[in-house]
Amino acid sequence: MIKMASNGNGNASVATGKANGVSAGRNGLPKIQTQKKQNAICHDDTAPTVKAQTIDELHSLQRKKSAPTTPLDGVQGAFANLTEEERHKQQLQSISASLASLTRETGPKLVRGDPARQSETPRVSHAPDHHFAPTFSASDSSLKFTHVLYNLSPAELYEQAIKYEKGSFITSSGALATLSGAKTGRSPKDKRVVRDDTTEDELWWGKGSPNIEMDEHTFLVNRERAVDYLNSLDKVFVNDQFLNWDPENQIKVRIVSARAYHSLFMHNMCIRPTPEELENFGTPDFTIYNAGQFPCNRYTHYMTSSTSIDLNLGRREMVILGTQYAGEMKKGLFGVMHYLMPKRQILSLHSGCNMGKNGDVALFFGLSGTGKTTLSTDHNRYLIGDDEHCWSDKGVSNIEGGCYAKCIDLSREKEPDIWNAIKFGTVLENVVFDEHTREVDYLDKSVTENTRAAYPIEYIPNAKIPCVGAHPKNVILLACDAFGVLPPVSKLNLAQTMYHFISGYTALVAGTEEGVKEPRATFSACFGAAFIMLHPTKYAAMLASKMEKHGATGWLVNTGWSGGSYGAGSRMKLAYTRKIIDAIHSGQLLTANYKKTEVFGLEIPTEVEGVPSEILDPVNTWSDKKAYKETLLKLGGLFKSNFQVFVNHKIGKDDKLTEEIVAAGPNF
Ligand SMILES: Nc1ncnc2c1ncn2[C@@H]1O[C@H](COP(=O)(O)OP(=O)(O)OP(=O)(O)O)[C@@H](O)[C@H]1O
Ligand SMILES: O=C([O-])CC(=O)C(=O)O
Ligand SMILES: [Ca+2]
Ligand SMILES: [Mn+2]
Repeated sequence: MIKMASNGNGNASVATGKANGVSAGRNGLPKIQTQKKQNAICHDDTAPTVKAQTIDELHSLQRKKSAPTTPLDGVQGAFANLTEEERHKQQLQSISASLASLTRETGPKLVRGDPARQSETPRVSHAPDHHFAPTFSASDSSLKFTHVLYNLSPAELYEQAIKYEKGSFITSSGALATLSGAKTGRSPKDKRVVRDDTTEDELWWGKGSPNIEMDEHTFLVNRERAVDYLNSLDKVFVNDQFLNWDPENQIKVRIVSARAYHSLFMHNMCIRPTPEELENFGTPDFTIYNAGQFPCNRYTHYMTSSTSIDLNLGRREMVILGTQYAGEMKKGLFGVMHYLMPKRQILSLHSGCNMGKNGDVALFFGLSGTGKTTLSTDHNRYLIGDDEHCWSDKGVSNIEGGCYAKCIDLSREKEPDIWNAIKFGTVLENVVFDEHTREVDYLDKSVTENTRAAYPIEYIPNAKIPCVGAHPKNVILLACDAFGVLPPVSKLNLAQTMYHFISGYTALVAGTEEGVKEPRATFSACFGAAFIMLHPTKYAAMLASKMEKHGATGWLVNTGWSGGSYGAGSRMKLAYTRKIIDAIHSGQLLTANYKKTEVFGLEIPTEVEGVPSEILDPVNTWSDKKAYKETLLKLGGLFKSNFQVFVNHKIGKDDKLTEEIVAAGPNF
């Protein structure tokens, strides 16, 4: 059916349709109007003809301009009294400045809108006034136009993706299936951070640090490469959005990218501005240039592959070359927050977060795949966020506007809220689907094991909007222990919480294709060493003082193996883990009876409602007790040797706490 076109006085004039003869009566129910019979013989059901002379005109009726949310003459501030055209011009000038070459005199010529829709010569937005008009030194690249697709809607981005990007399809539930190309996960070895006079002293460098240095000049070489690539295209996507739901500590970000997939991903993952906020956006605090389709030049200093993810905190810019995996943008910005927030005494956290009906808040820390998204998405609680948070003096706030769930083996029964969030607007990465029905097969790992869904947080029915909450009551550390020796749940004292937070343990099972059956222990400080910018003890000290001040309790939950290591035992039933988490939230576990385990010295409850008591102490679930003890000692040894690098670091101002933390590890 043809969309109703506005007739200019607020009423819709019906072009065609079945609403003829029916209008709302006084009581709100449709009132049937009896047709005045002009001649009693025949009933006339002719609809008025469309107000178009040509097919093109008819098509243009279909697309009506979005109505502004605020009357334009009522807009306050810097953008008051601007015509729509003037506002567009200002936006373009800001984007033109973002995309300016640093080695030539002008930015690119930018026009708004899709090149495919513009037949007439585009109207140029000239480069910012302080730039000179192109002179004879201009190269061909400065004579061409680049179209800017600015904050498109999901529907518009779907059309762009399906039309122009290989591997983009609508699935049966309405989500957009995309392919991220050769990279289906992040590339931490290719991340570089500019080391200058400031970051030299401020950041964590050297052994164990994720921050591999590069110099300013090399950054500019890569930046120019990315900007030139983007300017060489017919069109680029620009997203202007926010990070952090705490209004006082919100950051404005701009993402320039070449793919509709990237633009829709960030639309979902960052906080979406209202049309009004977008009008007043101004200059971004941080800009990403995502030229992921284009490689870096391996002859460039510091480059060891054709992929480079470069962060320049001084310039407030990030450049992506040689990877199209969208998670690089999400986690790149997380790194920026890990730098900016601690400067304001705000702790940034790689954690999920939810809130009970009574306002009790829980944090879920854990490395990739340990259950942050799965367990924070809880039908009985309000979701504040699934992956990135801030803890300030006011409480917690989500950094993001969306969730990024693992999809492998996803089922409607076990994870209904995530299942239902995979609908129109959601980006599905690297999944396999039926060619005809477009039903997704979530068991299929043909493209990658790391299949993902990115959706706006409001797709979860009990999302807490705005995504903020009180000071956490429970801090839950998740470990997927494929060795099968950590208990399903243990209560931690503050020193133990810090010990396990700094250790950041999980054990993943190596890919079957390598033929390796042994679990591999991973230690990642603060459960996110890949994203932190300062020394781990800085974040740990902040966590300790906040937990102490607000009386939060720490818990260690093993979402991994039970009944033996990977191969002999099996993964902890999600239903049991959920019962354990319920008992933590309700306060029931605070008053349970506890006993202490050997080696790790963990306090384990003897009973949890809904969980078989014998599994609470892992030794009961192993048939080979000798193997259990050996595996336990092996894991204890791995913890000890990992912690060696931290024993000489002071945590906070208190020597006592530092000593307690070192003593809180395994003892044998
Ligand atoms: N007992 C369990 N507890 C939690 N998750 C489980 C359990 N058993 C199986 N799983 C599965 O493990 C996966 C946990 O992934 P999830 O997306 O929650 O990870 P994450 O911690 O959010 O990681 P990332 O930071 O990479 O997003 C899900 O696929 C979930 O179905
Ligand atoms: O960043 C990603 O690609 C996925 C993720 O959440 C993590 O690894 O913690
Ligand atoms: Ca997640
Ligand atoms: Mn994560």
